[in-house]
Amino acid sequence: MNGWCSRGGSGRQQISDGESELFGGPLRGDTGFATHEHAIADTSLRRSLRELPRLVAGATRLAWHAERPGLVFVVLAAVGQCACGTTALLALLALLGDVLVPAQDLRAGVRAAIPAAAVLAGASAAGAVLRALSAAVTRRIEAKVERVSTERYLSAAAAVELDAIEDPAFQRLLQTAQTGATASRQMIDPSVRIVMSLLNLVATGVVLSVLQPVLTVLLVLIVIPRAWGAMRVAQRRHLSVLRWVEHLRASQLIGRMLTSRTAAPEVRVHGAGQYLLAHHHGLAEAAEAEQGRLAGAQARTELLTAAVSGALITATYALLAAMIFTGGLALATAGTAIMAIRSGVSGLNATVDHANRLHEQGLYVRDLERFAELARPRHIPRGGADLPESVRDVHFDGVGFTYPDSDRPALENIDLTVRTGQVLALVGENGSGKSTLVKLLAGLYLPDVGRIRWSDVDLADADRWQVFDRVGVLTQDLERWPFTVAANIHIGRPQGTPARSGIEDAVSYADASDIVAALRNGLDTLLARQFRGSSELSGGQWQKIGLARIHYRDPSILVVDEPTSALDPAAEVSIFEKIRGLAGPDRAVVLITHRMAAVRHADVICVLHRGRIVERGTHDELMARGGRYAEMYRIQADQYNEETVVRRTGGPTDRNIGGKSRNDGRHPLPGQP
Ligand SMILES: Nc1ncnc2c1ncn2[C@@H]1O[C@H](COP(=O)(O)OP(=O)(O)OP(=O)(O)O)[C@@H](O)[C@H]1O
Repeated sequence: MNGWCSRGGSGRQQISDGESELFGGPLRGDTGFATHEHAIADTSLRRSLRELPRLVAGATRLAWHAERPGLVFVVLAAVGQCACGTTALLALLALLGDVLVPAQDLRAGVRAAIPAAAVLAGASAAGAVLRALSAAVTRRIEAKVERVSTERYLSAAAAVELDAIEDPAFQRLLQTAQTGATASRQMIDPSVRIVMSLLNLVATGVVLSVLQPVLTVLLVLIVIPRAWGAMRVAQRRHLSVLRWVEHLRASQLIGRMLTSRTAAPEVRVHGAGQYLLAHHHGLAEAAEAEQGRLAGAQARTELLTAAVSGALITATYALLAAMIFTGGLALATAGTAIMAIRSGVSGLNATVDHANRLHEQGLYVRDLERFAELARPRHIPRGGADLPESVRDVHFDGVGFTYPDSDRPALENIDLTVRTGQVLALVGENGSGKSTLVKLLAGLYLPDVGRIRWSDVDLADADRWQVFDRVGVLTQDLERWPFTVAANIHIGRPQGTPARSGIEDAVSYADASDIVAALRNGLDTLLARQFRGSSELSGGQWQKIGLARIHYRDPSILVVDEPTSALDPAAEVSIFEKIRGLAGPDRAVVLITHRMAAVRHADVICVLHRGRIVERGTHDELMARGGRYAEMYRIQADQYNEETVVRRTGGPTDRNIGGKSRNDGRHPLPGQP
């Protein structure tokens, strides 16, 4: 169970038996953290320092966009704190100078030091107040930055073309950029602190160089090993996470399967629980070992850097003592220098930590920026030609379409008219192009070849948002919004306030009144399992809610794609009747279904095969032709034919020849009265 083997020549990555057995090797994530492997691995002290101004400038831009007055206040507060720190240091120098005068009466010295002490106390208090105010304003800026970034991300995601959402590369970027919104918030605090620490450092350096220039050099020397140590630890942590992130993902995936609702029956009945737990245990043990290794390495680095820094601090204090004894430095100056060195060291250490944080968050923010940049040209354009008030027909003229990642057209040479008042049925084998055709009809894709006209307006020139406005879609995998029943129906036409009577009418139209009445809060019942007090509907009940939603939407073109897959036979017959009834003077219905009985009454039936319309006509016309449609119809009808069952189970029959039924009318076909 716990065997390990190396992958790659240098033994860089180890995989457990669990990973080999369950995933065929380590899981390879290509989103988020994993994509930053090289950037993070390159976290060197020099590079981080070079990157710092760009990152701080980025955070400043975000803050400027979200909360200008707040940003101005924080900058002024940072300058104020720096002034307070410098004033306090100079006041300390004056105070020590007053108190530590050789051969002076101590009481006289203390009295003389009172003004300096007052300035020291005042400057320290003012610095503390500014620090607290700045922290409060920073929190406010952070919240706004996160909101602005999240909205920017979500609005860009909601406005791109469907083909962008379906594009795997764009989808990965979409997921990665999601982290950027939170990361942009987390860039603000370290940036503010870095600016403050640097200002303080400069002021401290200036004071020290005035007191004794060599002390400034020593301050820098003390800090360098610590800064290097902090960077080294952070870099190791990053690399370890990178190396183990897939491994971690594997154990999380197993954990999710153990608690998943859909996997629960098999986990129990097949005894898969113990098997998965054993693999999870192996992965967890490996992760523990890695954490132990990391902690050891971190302790060693910290010990080494503390020893070097400690030695340098000791040397500095020894130098100060020597200078005091040789009369090269006054006692008061030495005391002030010690304070300045202490605050300088802690300031620089903090700067290194903040720079690390900033560097990491900056990578995710860069993803968000890249996403916004790539999403812009893929936005569905706003504006364009207006559609006529009333559209009677939509024409496909020689339309062809190929998916971006495919080399075979999904649709070729489609000539078709969708008319209001009619039910148009699309039938054909899996992958024949039915769903693609209705996506083009709905304006979700534009044709590569030919054109689609809404009355006389070419879809390519039309305001696509007006096209969306005229279309309604009812599919088998309709969206189950995790909202109330009423919201699930209102979302069909979300413009304006929810009309209760309209929602009730829609529920009654869809024969869903009994379903809603049985729920604990009727229309206000929450349908989101993850929240307390919610209820759950069956697949068929959801389909009825979907029908209510589409009735409430009241579209000009209604696309219905396998709407009854989860319904019982009685409900299916009833819903198909309702769908047929939806076609009216101002509405066309386009029906996609593999249930041939439901297709019989369509006004026009188009048979698709490999992206082309190969037959069209009414049911009777197509049956008379004896082509592809007639064959599909008969194959399905045979399933209801008793004699066929007998023949398949070995019983004698002369009713079926060559797999086709000669139905003599005694056995009604599906959908026949
Ligand atoms: N998003 C996509 N990207 C690339 N190819 C796609 C995409 N969606 C569908 N296709 C391909 O386009 C062709 C037509 O698919 P489409 O979904 O329109 O068929 P369909 O007739 O609706 O099938 P089904 O009856 O199974 O729903 C198929 O070859 C399919 O693999």
